[in-house]
Parts: sequence; structure tokens; C-alpha cells
Amino acid sequence: MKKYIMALDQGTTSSRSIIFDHDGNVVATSQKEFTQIYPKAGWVEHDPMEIWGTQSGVAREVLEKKGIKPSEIAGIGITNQRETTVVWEKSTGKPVYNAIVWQCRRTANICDDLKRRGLEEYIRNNTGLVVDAYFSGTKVKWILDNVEGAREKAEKGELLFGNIDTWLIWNLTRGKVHVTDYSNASRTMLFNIKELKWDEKILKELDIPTSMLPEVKPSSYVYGHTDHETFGGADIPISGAAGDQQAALFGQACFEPGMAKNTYGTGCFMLMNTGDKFVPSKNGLLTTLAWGVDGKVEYALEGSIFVAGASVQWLRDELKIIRDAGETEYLATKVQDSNGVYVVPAFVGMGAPYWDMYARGTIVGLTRGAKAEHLVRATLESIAYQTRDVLEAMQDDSGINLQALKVDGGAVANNFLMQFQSDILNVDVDRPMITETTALGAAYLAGLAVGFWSDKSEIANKWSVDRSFTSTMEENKRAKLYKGWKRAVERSMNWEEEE
Ligand SMILES: Nc1ncnc2c1ncn2[C@@H]1O[C@H](COP(=O)(O)OP(=O)(O)O)[C@@H](O)[C@H]1O
Ligand SMILES: O=P(O)(O)OC[C@H](O)CO
Repeated sequence: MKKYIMALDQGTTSSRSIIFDHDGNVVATSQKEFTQIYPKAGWVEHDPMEIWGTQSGVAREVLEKKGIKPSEIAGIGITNQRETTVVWEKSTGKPVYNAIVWQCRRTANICDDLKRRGLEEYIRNNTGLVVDAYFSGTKVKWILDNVEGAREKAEKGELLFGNIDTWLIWNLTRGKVHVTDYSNASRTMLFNIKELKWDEKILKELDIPTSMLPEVKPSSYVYGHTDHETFGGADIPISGAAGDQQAALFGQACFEPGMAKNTYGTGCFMLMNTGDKFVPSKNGLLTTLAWGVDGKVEYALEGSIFVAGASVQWLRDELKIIRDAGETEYLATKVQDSNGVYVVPAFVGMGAPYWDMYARGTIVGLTRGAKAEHLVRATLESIAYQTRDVLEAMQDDSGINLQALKVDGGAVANNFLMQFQSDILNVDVDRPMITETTALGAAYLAGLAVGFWSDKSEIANKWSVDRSFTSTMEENKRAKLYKGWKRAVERSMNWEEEE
């Protein structure tokens, strides 16, 4: 009897594996951080072999932890940091270069060139995305243009491209399956989300051979089975895949148009389900595919914030003023306010709604009395302010005023942040019982494909709230604080100069 679903959650800073039971409860978790590679300012890479090594390692470890047999797993759901680009050799499975991470800014000049050539509108209308170094398309071009011999091999059909979902499925099946799902495809800037196919015009403009691209499939679908050697003899169906932010939208049961969630991880990503409609944004949001389920695709509006929890890691790893992320809550509440200090964590430029590849981080409002606690508090507050920026854009684009925002991700453990978030939005913030909604969403997608769960309504019934945060801040104060944030953002924009 199959009792469980396994989710593989390959995030920006760690690989996680979580086992869920039929009630959607977490049975066991295993997690491993991996190396962040910063070869130059603004560049970010990962080692694809380390990604595979940590991810397959935690998958085996989580089974061992509870003595669960692979044969008890009904299906595996994959969810992943999106946009991060791997190119590898078809014959050997060897990457030709490190994975270029979504945060990496190295292709800003390729993007500027696309803009100069007047392609911005075409790209926005057909992929739903803004032209930015964030997405995979220009990263693939960079690899083909800069890695010796890569372009010739690609043209001979010897190289494959994939985001992390594709890379993991390729390895789990030992090179048998080269696929992606609609949600991940929609983040490449190469996929036409209206026609649901790879966009020939963009591929031509970026000089990317079609033979490198994975086949695009639904998000709840049996792509293949684990190879015998990967899971000690078991052929487990790999039956779900979605980009981590879309998976979180699914895990939060945001199945109806107008339902939204915000995930606080390395970055912060707010997505609103817009049903079967491609809703264009006039406020700097993205239009993206939420998933392909039940024989159709659904769309979402997205506000992507590049740095959220990562700024807390910066306090820990670079400034060394905290030892662990959890300490920030205590330190932030030791002071009344941020003492006029604003931190704008534009470490890798600014995403929605500003889209400035040349913005860089800044701290403003320092006085002689500014203490470490103020800096910690201002860092947490910056996460909430950025969220307000995208919420305002989203309400305007969708014409829907949110009554409550569902939240999830590692940083929602921080009660100060959640309260300040509600205060600065003047919207209730609902934290669910299970905050591992990214993994849960992937598990649901996988479970639906193999009949472990029957339909979306069965899943929707499992969602329950842990704690609701309601604003207690006066409107005057809210407006004053937010005005200061907008001024601070202006100071950080257009800072880095093109080489
Ligand atoms: N109590 C906390 N307060 C603030 N930030 C936190 C807290 N706990 C974790 N974080 C932040 O949350 C992030 C981890 O969340 P997670 O959802 O695992 O991210 P990801 O999937 O992007 O790797 C880290 O960037 C970390 O700094
Ligand atoms: O790894 P996370 O959770 O920060 O998510 C990264 C996003 O998918 C990038 O688009």
C-alpha cells in the first residue's frame, strides 16, 4: 500500500526533501545547504552536480529517517528555484558550465541589446515577462557565447538546456527524460504563454537552437520513473513538477481567480491566480503560467522581489551582527522603531515593480544613535515594504482589493515581520498550519497525477490557519513610514554603471 508522497524542493540556498501523508501532514524532512558561488560582483552560480548530490542525498536520508521504504512512495513531486539555467552534454550528462542562478546579473547587457532592438513589447506580450537578466533565455545565450565549443556542440544537437526541474528529472531517470512543466517553461523568456509553445522569434533573436529545449508537459503528470539505482530498486513515478512559487500557490490552495499568496524565502514572491486569463500588467508585474492541471493551463500575476530572507543571511554571514535568522525577531522588538533607518537590499538590482538591473543596496537615514538593532529592524521592514510595493501593483492590475494575504516560506516564522507586514499593508496576514507550502504544492501535484488525492476540492479542504495578524498601526504612521521607503528606493536606483 502506497502511503506517502515525496516532495523534492530544490531552493536557492538548500535542497530539501519532505514526505507527506494522505492528510497533507509532514512526516519527515531532510535538508542540506549547498555552496553559493559569487565569481564577480553581481554574478551568482551553483554547481549543478552539487545540486543533484544534495538533492538525491536528502531524498535518501528522509526515507532512512523514518524507515520508509521506497515502495511506500506513491509519487515524487519536484519543485525548484526557477530560471536558474543548466546546460549539459546529452551523451555524458556533464554540465558544460556552472548553473547560472536567477539572481545573476551578468546578462544585463544582452537584455539592454534586446531592448535597443525593440523587442521589449513583443517579449512582454508573448512571454508575459519584462526583459531582465532574471530569466533563463539570456543566460543560455551567455553560456553558448562564452563557453568554448558550446555553440558548435549545441548546433550539432549535442547539448541540452534545462531549469532545475529538468536537470533533476534528467538525473532521476538517468538521462531518459528531458522535460519541463508549463510553470517552469513560462520563466525562460523563451516560451509563448499564449500559444503554449517555444517562441521561434525569440529563440532566433537569441540564437538558441530548438534542439536544446525540453518537452513541455502539464504540472501534474507522470514524466517518468526513478531509475533503479537512484532509489534502491524502486520505480517511483515522478508525477508532478512546478516552479517553487507556483507550487506554493497550489499548496496554499489558491485555486480561484483573485486568490493570492506571498512566499518569504531567499526572495519574496507574490502570486495571484487569474484563472484562464492572461492579465497584462501596467504596473511592472509579470504574467506567468500558474500550472497545467486538469487538461488546461491557468495564469497568474506575479510580483518578484529578489532579496527578502537573503538580507537576513547578509546580516548573519557578511555583517555578522546575528548568529541565526531567528534572532532578528528579538533584536527588532528591542527597539521602538528603526530610528529613521531604511535598508534597501537591492543586492542584485530591483525586481518588481521597479525592474532596475543597475540598482544596488543602500542604507539611508543613519544618525549617530543608529544601533545594530535598528539595522536589523530596518532589514526586516524592507521585506514588508517591498511586499507593499507589489501588493499595490497587483491590486491595481487585477482590480481586486485583497482582504487577506496568505503567507508561507522560511521567514514567516518571524512574528515581528508578520505583524509589521499587516501594519504596513493594512491587510490581514494569514499564516497556515503548514508553512512548507512549496513542497506541499509539489506533493499535491504529484499525488493528483497518481490518484493519491482525487481532486482540488479535496486538497482545498486541508488548508487551515495557524495565526492571523491584523493591523494595529494608525494610517498617518503607515503613510509616513511608506513615504520614507519610497524615498530610500530612489536613492538605490540606477547605481551600478555598465562596464
Ligand atoms: N525567523 C526568521 N526571521 C527572518 N528570516 C528568516 C527566519 N527564518 C528563516 N529566515 C530566512 O528565510 C530564508 C529561508 O527560507 P526558505 O523558505 O527555506 O528559503 P529558500 O527556499 O529560498 O531557500 C532564509 O533567507 C532565511 O534568512
Ligand atoms: O529558492 P527560492 O524559494 O528563493 O525561490 C526562487 C525563485 O523561484 C526565483 O524565481
